[in-house]
Amino acid sequence: MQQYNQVKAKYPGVLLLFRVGDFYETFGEDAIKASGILGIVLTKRANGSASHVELAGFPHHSLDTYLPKLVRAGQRVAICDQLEDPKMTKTIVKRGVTEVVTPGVAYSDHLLRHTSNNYLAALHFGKNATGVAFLDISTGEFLAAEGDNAYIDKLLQSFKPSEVIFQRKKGKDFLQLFGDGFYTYFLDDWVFGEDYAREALLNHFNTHSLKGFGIDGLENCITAAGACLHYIRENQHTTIPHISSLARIAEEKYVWLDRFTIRNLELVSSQAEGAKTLRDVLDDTCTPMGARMLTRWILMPLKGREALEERLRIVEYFCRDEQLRSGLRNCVKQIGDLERLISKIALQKASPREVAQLGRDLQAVDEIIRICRESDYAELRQAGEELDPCKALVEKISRELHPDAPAQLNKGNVIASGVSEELDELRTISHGGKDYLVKLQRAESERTGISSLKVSFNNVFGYYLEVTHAHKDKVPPEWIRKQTLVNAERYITPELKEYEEKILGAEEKIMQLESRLFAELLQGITGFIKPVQKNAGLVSRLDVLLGFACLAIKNNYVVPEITDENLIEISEGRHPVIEQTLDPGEEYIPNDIRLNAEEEQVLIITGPNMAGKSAILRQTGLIVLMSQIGSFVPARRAKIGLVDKIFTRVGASDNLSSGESTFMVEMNETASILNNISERSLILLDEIGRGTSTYDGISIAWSIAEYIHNHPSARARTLFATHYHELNEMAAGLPRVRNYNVSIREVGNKVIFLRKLVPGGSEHSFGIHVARMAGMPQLILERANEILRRLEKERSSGNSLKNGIGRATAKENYQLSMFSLDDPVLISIRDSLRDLDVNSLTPVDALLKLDTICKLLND
Ligand SMILES: Nc1ncnc2c1ncn2[C@@H]1O[C@H](COP(=O)(O)OP(=O)(O)OP(=O)(O)O)[C@@H](O)[C@H]1O
Repeated sequence: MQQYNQVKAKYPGVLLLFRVGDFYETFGEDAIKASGILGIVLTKRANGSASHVELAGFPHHSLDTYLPKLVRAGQRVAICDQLEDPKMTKTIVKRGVTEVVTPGVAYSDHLLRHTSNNYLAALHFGKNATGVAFLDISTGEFLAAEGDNAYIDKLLQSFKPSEVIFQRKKGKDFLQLFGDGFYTYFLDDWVFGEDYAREALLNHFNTHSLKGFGIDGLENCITAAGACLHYIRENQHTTIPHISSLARIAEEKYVWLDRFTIRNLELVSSQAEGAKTLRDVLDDTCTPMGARMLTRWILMPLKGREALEERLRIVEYFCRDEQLRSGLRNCVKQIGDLERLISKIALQKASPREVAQLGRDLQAVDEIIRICRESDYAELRQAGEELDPCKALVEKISRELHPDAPAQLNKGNVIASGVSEELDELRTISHGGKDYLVKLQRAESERTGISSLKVSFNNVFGYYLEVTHAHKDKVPPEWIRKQTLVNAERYITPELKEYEEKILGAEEKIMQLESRLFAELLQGITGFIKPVQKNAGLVSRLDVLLGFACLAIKNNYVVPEITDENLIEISEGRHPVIEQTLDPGEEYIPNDIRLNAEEEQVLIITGPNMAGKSAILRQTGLIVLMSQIGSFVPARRAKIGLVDKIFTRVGASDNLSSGESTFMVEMNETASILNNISERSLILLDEIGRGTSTYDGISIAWSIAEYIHNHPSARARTLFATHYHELNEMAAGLPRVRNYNVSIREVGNKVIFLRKLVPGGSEHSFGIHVARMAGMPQLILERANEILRRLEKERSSGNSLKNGIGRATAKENYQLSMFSLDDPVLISIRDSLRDLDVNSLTPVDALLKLDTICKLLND
């Protein structure tokens, strides 16, 4: 316990798994926590003079099962191992922490999601800007940036780090700026010193300056990156050669998507649990690393035309050439998670079977190289040149690794024969022990002429030679007599003892030797980290682009035409996610959208509830975004003028958890757009203004649309969906505003949704029709219709809306309180009263009626 307490003191706030023999044990508070999280038994044991200490543990081989549960429950876990073989020491075995696992610093397959990165983020709040760095120890990616807090917020939303570290005293600032959706951890202030950070980076990368990484001079960026390195070192990850480079996130390269847009367009997570996201629909990749790259692409669409057109061209080749596509896809399929595999090797945590997989992955890469080089397409030939078959590495693995390498190191057959003479000999001894003894027996028998010589074994003195008394004289002098029996004597020889030692220790030695040789093999592979990482990147890219091609064929997407003109022209566009989730038999109705800075800059889209206004807005945003990640798009034709920012705002989204009123949230979100509009922005506003009273709402919506239209320096392409058909009047005064509506057909009392966007405004909202579809009580519907008719009449006669509502409701409120109930008894009472002619009713009839009503009520 003394030793435990010493280790524990070094890792405050960390749950310590303390290896004791075959178990990992937890004590005290840790044990109470662990037993609660893991559902393992909590016991108590005597603790010297102290009364008792709580104890909970699990077998060491279950670490992979229990560790992820602890980390997912938000624990930081230190693994304290035995650092020496207990057999080799007579005192207490040496122990030390070999690894601290936290949500943001993990590499185990059991802890990671295959399709997403697991970033640790470090933030540094500087004087003029904030620096941020993202590090995924499981893949080696290391990125940094600096900017204002809106930019940092956007990056945090895109990268979704599993853990964010920053200065101890900045907790409140962080919460205010970025919300409570992150797992956070504080470090001491001194870690965030620029000089310290620079030094750490220079040492790690072994360079003289940070210029090559594009962050020289960006002091906050450097500080944040340095803090990341410091933190993972502190967590005992000291062998990290796979973190081989640091890249600045080039803000100017990527389309700006802020947190609301990422959320509203449901790019990677959906608002309704289990609903599909764009990522789900676009993911037709074959490898986890491809899936992760796709996520990054979706969150960071490109602004550069050239890079996009290159991606689109490659997808086009793949669409055209079935043989090429399936040939490459078969190879890519064979490659597993090369990116995480090479990281594990760098961290010296890979298993023998994983190294064998690396060999196979590289052979598949070699095949990809062959296909690319033979292809007719320049871009693919280029990729073929850039890929590195790492022949020397493949040879090294096949030469040194056993062909049936196991998943665990201590199972034997890790290293191939022919690598180490000592190992081969040990294996011969272990496998062929008997053969050796037979040989030895024969040789000694011939040498000495003792024909009945026998080699045997007992537990007292191990292997011995047995000679019957008849041959006693022939025993050579160097044999040592150990035992005399009635008719025989037993001897040992130095050779036999030497062999005995070998045979008995062979298994153990094999394990030790294989561990050493395997560690050397892993070490040897570290020299190939960079080319393997490059291969992983190129294969992931091919994987995503092949996936795009397969999707394009499967879902009937077309190649978008990318242009620098400030326009968007989509014919027969569809919503990529809704069209995949419609019930069988339903078909998505395509729609055309034309937006351009010259004539049709702001489209006001009205239409009844449920008509499909939001779907049109979102599908436009998604089609633009898909084009700008290099994917084909769900449309018959699409011409996309490059966009540099996509803003999406939805009116009155609920944000109760943050304690702000919905309207306040709506206005906050909208304000941030209006302050950031650029010439190439695409703005999608969905019922902005609906979170307040009708008049306020209309006024705000109107002035926002007007502001966007009249912006002096930017003609941002804008779609504005609204229920306020009053906004249609704007088109008369503003030349680049156009009215559209999503059409419906009224048949009798019913509404049929045609889901077609057509020019022109609309007259009313049909909210009551939707209420009927939702099963609202008939009485309410009738009453609502009545009020609506009155309001519309009064409005057209020039009365104010406010007066209208006041007058319409004041008188009838009393009756409503009774008849708005949807009770069948009340309905029949009402009906019977309604038909009465009070003027001709006799007093007796009136009494009889009253009696009927009382009976109805009493039944
Ligand atoms: N073009 C379409 N083809 C087929 N189904 C569609 C289409 N557009 C929308 N839908 C379906 O109609 C539903 C309602 O669409 P949407 O949410 O866009 O309506 P809305 O006009 O924005 O309604 P509200 O004003 O009530 O928010 C969608 O969930 C979708 O399932």
